[in-house]
Amino acid sequence: MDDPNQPYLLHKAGAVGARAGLGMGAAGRGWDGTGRDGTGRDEGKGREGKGREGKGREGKGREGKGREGKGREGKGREGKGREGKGREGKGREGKGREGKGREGKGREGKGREGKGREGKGREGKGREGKGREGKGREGKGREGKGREGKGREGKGREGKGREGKGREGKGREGKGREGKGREGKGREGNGREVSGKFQGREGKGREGKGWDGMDKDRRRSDGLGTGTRMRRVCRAGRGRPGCTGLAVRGQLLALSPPRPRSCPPGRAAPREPRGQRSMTPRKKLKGLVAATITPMTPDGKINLTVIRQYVDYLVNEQNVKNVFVNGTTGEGLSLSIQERKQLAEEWMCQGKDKLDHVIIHVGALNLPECQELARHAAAIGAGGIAVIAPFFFKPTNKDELVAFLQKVASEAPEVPFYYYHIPPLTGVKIRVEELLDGIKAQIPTFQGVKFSDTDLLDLAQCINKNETGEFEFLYGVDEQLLSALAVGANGAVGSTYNYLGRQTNLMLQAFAKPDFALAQRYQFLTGEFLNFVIKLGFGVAQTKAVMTFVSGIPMGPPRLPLVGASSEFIVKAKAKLDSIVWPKGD
Ligand SMILES: CC(=O)N[C@H](C=O)[C@@H](O)[C@H](O)[C@H](O)CO
Ligand SMILES: CC(=O)C(=O)O
Repeated sequence: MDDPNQPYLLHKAGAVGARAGLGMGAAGRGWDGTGRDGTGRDEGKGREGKGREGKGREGKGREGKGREGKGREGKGREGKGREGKGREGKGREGKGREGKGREGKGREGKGREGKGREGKGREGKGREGKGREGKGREGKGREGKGREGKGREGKGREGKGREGKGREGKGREGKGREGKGREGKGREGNGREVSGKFQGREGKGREGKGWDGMDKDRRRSDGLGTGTRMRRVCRAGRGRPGCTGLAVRGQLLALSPPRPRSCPPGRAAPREPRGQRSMTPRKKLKGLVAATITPMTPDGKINLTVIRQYVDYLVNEQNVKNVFVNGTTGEGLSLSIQERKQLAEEWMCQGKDKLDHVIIHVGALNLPECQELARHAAAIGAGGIAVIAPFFFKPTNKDELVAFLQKVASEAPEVPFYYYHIPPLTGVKIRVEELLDGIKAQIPTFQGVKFSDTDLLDLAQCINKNETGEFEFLYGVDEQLLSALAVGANGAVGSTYNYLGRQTNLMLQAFAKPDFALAQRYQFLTGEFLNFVIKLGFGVAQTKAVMTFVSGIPMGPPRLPLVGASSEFIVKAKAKLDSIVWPKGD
């Protein structure tokens, strides 16, 4: 085999508030909040509270929460969650009155990685605090918190961390006793006066409220009645547009970029109840998956504000309903962990009810970051995760690679796992056909491969081995997708489906019919465009430019070391695309 530490030549260029709160209102509320007398969005509600699907003071529900507590999958004062429960206990993702954690814990209990009253978590802790995924008596958060502790990105007195929450409040990105975070919620929940179909969803607390808490008008329009208009208190970071700064005792704890107000991160795509989850996505993944571009502002920050529009564009204009986030095209390896999480959350949120599958790429050069991203993807309900081979120190054989992948996959034990094979960029040329042998025994969540290599012999042998069809092979070299379909690829993940999704879908249809002549016609024409731009120098920077002129959505510049496409490239690429005459029917 080739020395995997040798650079691999690419066949083309471009390889590739204040006081811990943000204001509050007497009748404030948070995104997914719940109210004292509220009711659930869909299925239920509790006596004094509710959540999306119910729960109450003493009740519980899948994502509900109660008067004084809540969790992703249930909670209540004395209630319990899906897998947990109780006042002093709690479940995997639920939590009780005085505590909770991702994987459970109680007042004095503990969770998988966190715990207890005086305990602490894996990566943090407070007085009574908790750890990264644990929590404490009166607070907690995903990344730390505690009564007087604090987390990585925020917290309050009784507050909590980024995604956690406390006894009397909480929020995704921190909050305090009576305040709350960006998307958090209040002491007594919210939605008190709410009723009707959507209440609860954007509810908020009596004394707290969320980032997204709405102003009067909006509240009214949502049928939520009026209430005290929430103030956005933004002591820390005042002046920033959309500031969600959070400060405790004058210390700036968290700032996150502006975000469309309708889309609190991380709350968008709840997972199915445990019993209904399976190792495979709900809908089989087939067809096209757009490898998403990461929109950036002119000054080089990620631009979350256009993702809603981006989702609508893919679904409505390109007929593409699956996305692969933070991959090559998304400049995933050029983003910070924090940015990657924010993007993943935004895609989950904006894609809710619109996209079929959101796969998050969680690969990185080091295992702890991959694992952190895998846990995060699981926590936000990703439909799948994918991992590239580490490419600085490289695995030199199949066993080393599988060992690495296994350590990542096991952090998201219920999320379908894809190996992202892209030897032109990683230099890891271990054949996939070899990797498959015995992989399911080591990685029970193994679901398939995103195969971005031109070695169709390897792909064909993979498909040949996949007799039962248990795995999916998604091809990633767009210009030769038809050849991959011929050897049995199940679908495709690629950058060009952002702007040539419609035409490529027509190619898939023609192939299925079968009308091979028509399928070839489409491949030749998409290939004609790619062949043209590849000669000019084509990579992610140029993809951003093409997507911008085709969709009208500003994708912004790439991040260094990539540099933006030249205006000459843009003019020529546009002229070429405009000159293509697609077969009738398009
Ligand atoms: C190296 C790279 O970015 N590959 C992408 C996906 O893997 C492809 O979608 C290409 O962008 C596409 O095939 C155009 O060359
Ligand atoms: C093309 C692709 O799949 C990626 O951008 O990761």
